[in-house]
Amino acid sequence: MQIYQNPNRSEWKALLQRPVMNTEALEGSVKNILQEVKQQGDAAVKKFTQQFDKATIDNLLVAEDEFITAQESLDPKLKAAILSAKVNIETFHKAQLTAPEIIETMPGVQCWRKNVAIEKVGLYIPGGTAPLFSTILMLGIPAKLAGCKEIVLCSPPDANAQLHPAILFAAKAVGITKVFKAGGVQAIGAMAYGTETIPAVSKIFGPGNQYVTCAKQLVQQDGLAIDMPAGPSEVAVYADETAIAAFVAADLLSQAEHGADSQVVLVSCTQDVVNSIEQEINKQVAELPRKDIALKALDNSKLILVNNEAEAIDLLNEYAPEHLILSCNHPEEIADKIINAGSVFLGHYSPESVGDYASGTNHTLPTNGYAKAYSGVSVDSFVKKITFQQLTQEGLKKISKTVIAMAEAEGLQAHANAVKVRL
Ligand SMILES: NC(=O)c1ccc[n+]([C@@H]2O[C@H](COP(=O)([O-])OP(=O)(O)OC[C@H]3O[C@@H](n4cnc5c(N)ncnc54)[C@H](O)[C@@H]3O)[C@@H](O)[C@H]2O)c1
Ligand SMILES: N[C@H](CO)Cc1c[nH]c[nH+]1
Ligand SMILES: [Zn+2]
Repeated sequence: MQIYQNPNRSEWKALLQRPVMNTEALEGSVKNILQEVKQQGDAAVKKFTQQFDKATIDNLLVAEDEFITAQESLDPKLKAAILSAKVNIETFHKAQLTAPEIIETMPGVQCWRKNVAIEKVGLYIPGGTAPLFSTILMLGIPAKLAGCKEIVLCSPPDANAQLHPAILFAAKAVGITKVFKAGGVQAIGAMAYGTETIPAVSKIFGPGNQYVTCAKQLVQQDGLAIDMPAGPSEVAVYADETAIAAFVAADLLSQAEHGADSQVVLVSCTQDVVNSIEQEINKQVAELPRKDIALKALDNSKLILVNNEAEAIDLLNEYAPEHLILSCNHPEEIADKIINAGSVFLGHYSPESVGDYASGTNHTLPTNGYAKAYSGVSVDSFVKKITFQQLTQEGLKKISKTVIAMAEAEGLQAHANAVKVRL
């Protein structure tokens, strides 16, 4: 990891770039796959599954007996952990459900807004280098709470054409029954355009690698809705002299182990803090089973020394990290000044990995600086908010002058007439 000493503000933008692939090359290859899936349906999905996942798939849809085998084979301790995480995630997301409130803007003019579930949604569950069954809880629970009717799930199979039993167990636990063995761009294309087996949906959700994220952004241009660009994981940590080096190093490595193109960033005002965390990273990374991946991610990562806390906050807001950990003695004060981040973890005892699995918040979050404008997944992501209004005859009389004046000034006489004719 490279150390940057008090970089100039003018250098921040370049310094905070993510290690992204060449856009033209990436889009070119993703477009070709999407096009083939659009034209050839299941055959193309199976062909690319063979090419990228080395799996020969007869039936893309997971059969009922596969769910039963998964349920029977999964370690009871893991089943209990999944169910316990599910309770917290449900509790947190349930609180997001709001009842419609009728607002009388003037006497006789009532307006209200109602959440209506998106009928058909598609969930992408990453599985290239690790089967992220936790993502099923993060997407399936809010989808169910919102009331989505058709929930389709796609995840890449292993070379034996199987999905990890925990994926099937978690899918059943949240009530998703249509699970398909398809990953990557071909899965996004299938859910966007529909194939003989995989139904087309109205909105696609879920994180993934750069191919998956690019595919979501491209199908969006074709009219599909997507949750957000949720690409390679990242974390930024702000550490002061109260930070515990071993804790911070473990947090940074927890996101570095996701993928070679992940990025982690440490920001501090103190050289000694940076030095001791760097030493800890070197010690801990050597012990990780995914050491090779983490080391590659560390090559893209930065240790940044800044002049003072205010500058640290500005830099973190410019970075707009997916996750931000405040390892300092007054995290609440700093958290108040954070305007760009996907999810924030306060203090020395809030590791990011609890949010990944079980605290209750959602782990599907914007990456690559998109936290400047996007939120993570929530129940809101799965609904449309439809507005309604009802006026009495008196109410229409009261509002008529305003509407007629405005309509006529815009030169739209028929708009004015629609009010006048009722008076
Ligand atoms: N932002 C978030 O909320 C969030 C949450 C969880 C995970 N993630 C990220 O999700 C990603 C998961 O990545 P992954 O690779 O393990 O799984 P993945 O499921 O996203 O991608 C695997 C698929 O990528 C496709 N692929 C691989 N190489 C390709 C190529 N050369 N051309 C076209 N397609 C290709 C294959 O079809 C494969 O099935 C990680 O980057 C992780 O950090 C992000
Ligand atoms: N950290 C990921 C989001 O960037 C989510 C995840 C799933 N499993 C472990 N971690
Ligand atoms: Zn994670």
